[in-house]
Amino acid sequence: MSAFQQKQAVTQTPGGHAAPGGGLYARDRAWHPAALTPPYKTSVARSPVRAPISFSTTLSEETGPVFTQDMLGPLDADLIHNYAKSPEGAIGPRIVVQGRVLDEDGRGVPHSLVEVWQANAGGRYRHKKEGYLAPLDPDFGGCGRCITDEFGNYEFRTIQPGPYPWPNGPNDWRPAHIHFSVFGRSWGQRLITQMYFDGDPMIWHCPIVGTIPSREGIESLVARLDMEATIPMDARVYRFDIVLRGRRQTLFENRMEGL
Ligand SMILES: O=C(O)c1ccc(O)c(O)c1
Repeated sequence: MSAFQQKQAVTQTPGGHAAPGGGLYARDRAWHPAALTPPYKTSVARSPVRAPISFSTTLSEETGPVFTQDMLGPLDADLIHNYAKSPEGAIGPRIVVQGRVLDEDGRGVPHSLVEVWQANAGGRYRHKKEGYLAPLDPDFGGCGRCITDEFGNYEFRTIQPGPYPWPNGPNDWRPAHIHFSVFGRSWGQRLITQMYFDGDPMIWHCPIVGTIPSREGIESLVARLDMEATIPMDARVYRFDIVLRGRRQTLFENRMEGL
């Protein structure tokens, strides 16, 4: 068996059952992207060479840090202003992203830390390894965070990021997206994912999106424009609900963390 075939064999183990004894639900590997997806080039080196080991959860996976609103700075959930020197803030289409963090049974998860990071309106990240020629915005850092309220609601304000090219195939582009890390109630519930924008044609050309096995799975990562919540003359609102584990779990990003 070649090293490639070996990887394919070990990363396609089935899952999806409730943990024995009522712990966390295992991820359904037919719903989530596989770890090894060669059209997404970096997944080849990242995917494991040995089969994952399954074990029952213990207190250290079923509990986690407790977050409270007073841990946040006043501008943490405002990416338009949290890095800006100018009073107007970052350049780009102003948006609010709001939604709920839900557990495996559809209940809101309170006090969950939601961290986000994204490119600027031109599609450029503030990162030392960033190579795209689009300019940095001196007023945009690209990171923010908030904590869900008692019903599991979260909200942050930002600018809509731009799409950008990346060195995968000869002409691959990422659709506009925002990265999310959601802690949930415990370490074992933590979810890393990406949110896309309703109506973006680039979604259907992206090799990372292409690793998602079903159209339904892809659509679960697309935020819906909510014109009723939109703030006139200010910002459009996008809604994105996130489910931590269970049957309708939001897709885990195709990375090692996704196993
Ligand atoms: O894993 C990567 O190679 C990769 C590249 C570009 C992205 O936008 C990203 O989210 C991941």
